[in-house]
Amino acid sequence: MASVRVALLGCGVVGTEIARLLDEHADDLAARAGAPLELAGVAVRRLDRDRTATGIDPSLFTTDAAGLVSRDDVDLVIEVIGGIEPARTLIHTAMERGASVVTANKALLAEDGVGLHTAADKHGVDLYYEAAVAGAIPLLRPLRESLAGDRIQRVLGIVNGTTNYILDQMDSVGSGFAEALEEAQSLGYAEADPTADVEGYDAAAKAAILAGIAFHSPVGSGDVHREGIGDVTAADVASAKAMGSVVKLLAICELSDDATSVGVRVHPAMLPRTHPLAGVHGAYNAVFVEAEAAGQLMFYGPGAGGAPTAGAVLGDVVTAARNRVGASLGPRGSWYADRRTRPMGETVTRYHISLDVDDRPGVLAAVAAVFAEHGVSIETVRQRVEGHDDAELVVVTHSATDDALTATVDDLDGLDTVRAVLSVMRVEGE
Ligand SMILES: NC(=O)c1ccc[n+]([C@@H]2O[C@H](COP(=O)([O-])OP(=O)(O)OC[C@H]3O[C@@H](n4cnc5c(N)ncnc54)[C@H](O)[C@@H]3O)[C@@H](O)[C@H]2O)c1
Ligand SMILES: N[C@@H](CCO)C(=O)O
Ligand code: NA
Repeated sequence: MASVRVALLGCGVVGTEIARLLDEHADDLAARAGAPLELAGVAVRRLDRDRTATGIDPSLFTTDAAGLVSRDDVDLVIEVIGGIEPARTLIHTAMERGASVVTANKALLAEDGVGLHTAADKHGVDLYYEAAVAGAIPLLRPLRESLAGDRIQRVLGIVNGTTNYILDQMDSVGSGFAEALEEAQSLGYAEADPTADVEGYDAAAKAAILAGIAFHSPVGSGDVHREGIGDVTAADVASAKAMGSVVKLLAICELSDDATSVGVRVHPAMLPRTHPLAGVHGAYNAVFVEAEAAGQLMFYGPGAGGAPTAGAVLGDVVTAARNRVGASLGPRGSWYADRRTRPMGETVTRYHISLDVDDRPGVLAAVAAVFAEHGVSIETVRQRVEGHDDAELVVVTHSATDDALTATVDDLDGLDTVRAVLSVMRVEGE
């Protein structure tokens, strides 16, 4: 059987591991794909770096990525450069030339998943991106294929390793934010620009991809309500601990009860320590899926890092190569349901609110009145006396719309007896 010729775009954390595994497992990969996978070229940004350690034949390196994807002898392109451009143009060129594409690029898929799938359909090639969401965890294929007969109702996940690592270090060893971020970077989990991780952009891109697949509707990064972990304080983590919870950055994709709209959001939230996602430590990822027939499913594993991510990329490479050998194609993009994404204000959620208040008669009644005014029901109130006339009030609410909760917090902030709103965080997982 003629070999499947592979072009690798990008030779960074993930690309280096892909090249290594392609070489190390060549015989097994050939047997599984039905043809040898042969590296046709590796696009890099600079040729003057010493890459002997990669073991890649030096004659394969080129700085001309556009030229590489335009070559007639390339059957399959692996894109691990990241970012929108030039990745998007390179992928389109590859498809126009008839090459199948495997990418780990969530930013691009979340920006233009529909456009990329449309191009793949038009040119009769495959487009796979399992590594783009939750790294090594098999997730997109199960959602797209194994659950194709079910109705997914909710996806709740920890999909960013860097922020989970940081929050876990803050919770377990009391690390400072900067120190934990540096560790995550040195371990190869963080994006080139860690703001993408810390501010939730990376998780939002993954949430958009997940929601699109789960609900068969076009969802882009711009449809995702996004809050990062930049404002999570040691006091928030301690407050969560005091009520038997832990702070996690969650990606939540929900179908409305009438199945006409989807809500997609990424924000820090308090989760009870008894929840399975609370036990996800370090840079690990986990995704909870609730489906009508299947019930609850949980996918768990390494969500970042060179080798795990490369493993997921190669799974797609073998599948795409096998399809080529068998002259078939994998599943296409599916957006037929075309559901609207609803604004965050309509989301029904719960809040944990911590207030610094005067400790004198009538304060609790005034605070409770603000909740009542907005129709927000209180589940628990805890009070800790701080000084002779100073107390911390911690209120956990029942479910209410995010709009009502936001308005409640605004009004609490305006009360004379409230000295400061110390922390506001959503509560999930009960
Ligand atoms: N690192 C992870 O854990 C991980 C996990 C899942 C997905 N991803 C995704 O994989 C992709 C790659 O991530 P990474 O961690 O390997 O990043 P990286 O920064 O280590 O590697 C990217 C490489 O691409 C090169 N590059 C940039 N522009 C180029 C161009 N025009 N031509 C040729 N090379 C070019 C850079 O020099 C760099 O070496 C990204 O889309 C990322 O989001 C990474
Ligand atoms: N920066 C990402 C890599 C995986 O997409 C993370 O920390 O999870
Ligand atoms: Na994955």
